[in-house]
Amino acid sequence: MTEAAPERESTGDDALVEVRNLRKYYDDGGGLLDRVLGREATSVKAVDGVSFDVREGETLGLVGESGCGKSTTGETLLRLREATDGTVAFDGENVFDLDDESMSSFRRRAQIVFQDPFSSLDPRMTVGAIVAEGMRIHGLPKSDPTVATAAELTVEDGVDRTVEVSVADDLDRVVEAEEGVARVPVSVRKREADEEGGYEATVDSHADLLDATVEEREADLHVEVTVTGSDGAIRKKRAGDLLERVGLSADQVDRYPHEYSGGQRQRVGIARALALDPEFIVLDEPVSALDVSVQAQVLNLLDDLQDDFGLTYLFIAHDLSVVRHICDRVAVMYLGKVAELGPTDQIFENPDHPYTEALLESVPRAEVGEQGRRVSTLAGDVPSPRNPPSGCRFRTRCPKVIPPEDVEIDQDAFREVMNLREEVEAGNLDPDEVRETEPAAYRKEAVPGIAGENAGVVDEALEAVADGDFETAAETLRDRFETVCETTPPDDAPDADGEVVACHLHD
Ligand SMILES: Nc1ncnc2c1ncn2[C@@H]1O[C@H](COP(=O)(O)OP(=O)(O)OP(=O)(O)O)[C@@H](O)[C@H]1O
Repeated sequence: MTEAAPERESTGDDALVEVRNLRKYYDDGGGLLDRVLGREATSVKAVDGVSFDVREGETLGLVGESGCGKSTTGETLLRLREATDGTVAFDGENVFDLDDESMSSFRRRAQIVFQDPFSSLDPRMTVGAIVAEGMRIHGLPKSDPTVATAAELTVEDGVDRTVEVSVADDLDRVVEAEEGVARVPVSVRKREADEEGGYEATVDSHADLLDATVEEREADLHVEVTVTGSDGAIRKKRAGDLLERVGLSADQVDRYPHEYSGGQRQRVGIARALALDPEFIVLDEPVSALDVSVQAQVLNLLDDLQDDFGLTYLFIAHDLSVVRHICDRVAVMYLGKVAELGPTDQIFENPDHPYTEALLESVPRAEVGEQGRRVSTLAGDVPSPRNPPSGCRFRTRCPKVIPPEDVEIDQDAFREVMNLREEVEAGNLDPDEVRETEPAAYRKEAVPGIAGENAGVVDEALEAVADGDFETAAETLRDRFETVCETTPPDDAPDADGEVVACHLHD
C-alpha cells in the first residue's frame, strides 16, 4: 500500500458524505505486458487514497482527465464496488459496515445517474417500469393501499356528490390530494335489479386507483371510498408523476427507451434516481453524451430538482466548463488522487495546483476575445495507474516541477532534464543513436537550456547510455537532479476548511 494521508476529523457538521483515504484497486490479472513478460500482475490503482466531504445541499464537482478514477470514486463510495481500503460515512454511518436494514435504507437515500443514457436503460422495459423498478425492489409503497383512505357521507339515491377523501401521507402524490384531502366525485345509483335493493357507486377520478363500496345503514347510505389500486398501479402513477417532474409526459409511461432522444432518456434516468426520494445523487457525467443544445436544459433541470427536493450532488465531469456553473466546490483528481479541492470560483480564478492550471489552460475558450489565445494542452500522457510515479503523481508532466535547492537551473530546462531522466529510467533511449550523435550533441538537442556543471552531468549520463549502461546513467542524473516532487508525496488531506492543494509549492 502506498502513502496514507493522515486521518483528519470531519471538516464540518454539515457533511453528508465523508470520504477518508478511499482506495480502490482493480486486480484484473495484470496488463498485457505483464502477461507477455510473465511478470507478477500489478493491480490498477484506480483510486489511491482520496479524502473529501460532500456537504449537505451542495454540489461538489469531481473533475479530471479520462481514467483518473472519477467514476470509480463515485461507484465505490456508493458501495456499488467493493473498496480496497478507507471509509465512507453517510450521515455519520460507515457505509462499508452497515447491517442489511441500514444498507437497504442507504440504497434508497443515495442514488446514481449514469453517463450514457443509451446503455443505462433496459431497452426491454417501459420507461414507467424503469422508473418504478427501485420502488418495486424496495417494496414501496409500504402502506396497504386498500386501507389508505376512507370517507363517509350520507347520500340519497341517485344523487351525484363529491366526497372528501383523506389520504395517507405517502399516497398524497398518487391522488394529488392537497394537505392529505382529495375531492373525489362519486355517483351513486340504486341497483334496480338487485332484489335486496342494493346500491352501486362509481368513482370518476383516478378510477384506476380508487373504488367505492356502498352499504346501507338504516335509512341512509354509507359510502366508503378506498384506494384499491394495486401496488403496481400506484407505482405506475408515481412513475408518471416523476416523468412529468423531469419534463416528460406522464402519458408516456408505457413507451420504451428507444422511442426517446438522448436528452429525454437522461431525464428518464434522473426520474429513476428520484423515485426513492433520495438525499444524495452521484451524477456521473450526466450531460457528456448529450448534444450541447440539450446539456443546458438537463443542467437546469438538475438545478431545479436540487432546490425542490433538497438534494446533495457529487457531479462527475471531465469538462470543466460544465462544472463551473453548477458546482459550489470542485475537487480536481489526477491519477487516483485529489490534487486540489476548493470553492468553484477559487479553482477557476485562482488555482493553486499546476495540474488545475494546466487543465484550465486546455479548456477551449468561448469568449471571442480569448479565441485566438494559444491553448497550451497538457504535455505527455497520463502515466499508468498500475505503476504511478512516486511522490507527486503529476511530477512527470508538471511544468513547475521543483529543482533541487542547490542546483541553479531554469524552470523549462529542469522540465527537459526530468523528461530525459524518465526516458533513461525507462530504458527508452537508443544507445547507438546517442553514440553516433555524440553525447554532448545529443544533450544540446534534448536539453538545450542547460550549461556548465548541469550540462557536464547530463553528458556523463549520456556517455553511460552510449555504453548501454542505463543504470549508471539513471543514477548519475538522480544524484544531481533528484527533486522533492519525486521523493515525498504532497499532503492531500483536506485542511480545516475542507480545502486541498496537494503540491510542494504550496507547503
Ligand atoms: N473494472 C475494471 N477493471 C480494471 N481496471 C478498471 C476497471 N474500471 C476502471 N478501470 C481503470 O481504472 C482507472 C480509473 O477508471 P475510471 O473509469 O474510474 O476513471 P474516470 O476518471 O471516471 O475516467 P472516464 O471519464 O474515462 O470514465 C482507469 O485506468 C481504468 O482503466
